[in-house]
Amino acid sequence: MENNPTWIPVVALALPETDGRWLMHYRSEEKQHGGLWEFPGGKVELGERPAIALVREIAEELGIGLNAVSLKPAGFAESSSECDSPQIVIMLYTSAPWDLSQLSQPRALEGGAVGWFTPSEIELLAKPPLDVVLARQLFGRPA
Ligand SMILES: Nc1nc2c([nH]c(=O)n2[C@@H]2O[C@H](COP(=O)(O)OP(=O)(O)OP(=O)(O)O)[C@@H](O)[C@H]2O)c(=O)[nH]1
Repeated sequence: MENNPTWIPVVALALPETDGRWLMHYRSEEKQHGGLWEFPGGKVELGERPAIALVREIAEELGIGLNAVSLKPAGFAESSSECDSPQIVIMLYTSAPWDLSQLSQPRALEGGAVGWFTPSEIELLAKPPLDVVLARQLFGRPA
């Protein structure tokens, strides 16, 4: 991104598996929002299309290959525009269900951990504020 951005575009992935669980990424303790579970992803680079950025981030973070064409918009959240730091704008995408029997599986290559959870379990995970909003958009509020 440019040197002094007023906002930062971030892309994130809601990846289901065939039995209805979804992948979440545990941020390692030393990072901002460390110790919390997020939809994996990261910042979009200057000039990069969002879906291409997500394919890149997921390859770096989880070591798996996604097809940009198969990504579908699934949610949107933004931080407050009233503070001094750049506004974070997260675009959430979903893709076709992941096959857990295939050889190459998601791993936390940049630290932390990954896990597969039902929507009810995700509701209970400690998450950064925007991931709370995204989870509610994706799943609704469990009864
Ligand atoms: N997922 C998520 N990210 C948030 C929230 N609020 C917020 O400021 N962010 C920031 O959005 C950015 C997401 O980009 P990232 O996942 O590539 O960040 P990172 O720390 O892993 O890598 P970095 O070294 O490039 O900063 C992080 O700086 C993260 O702290 C939030 O509620 N959810």
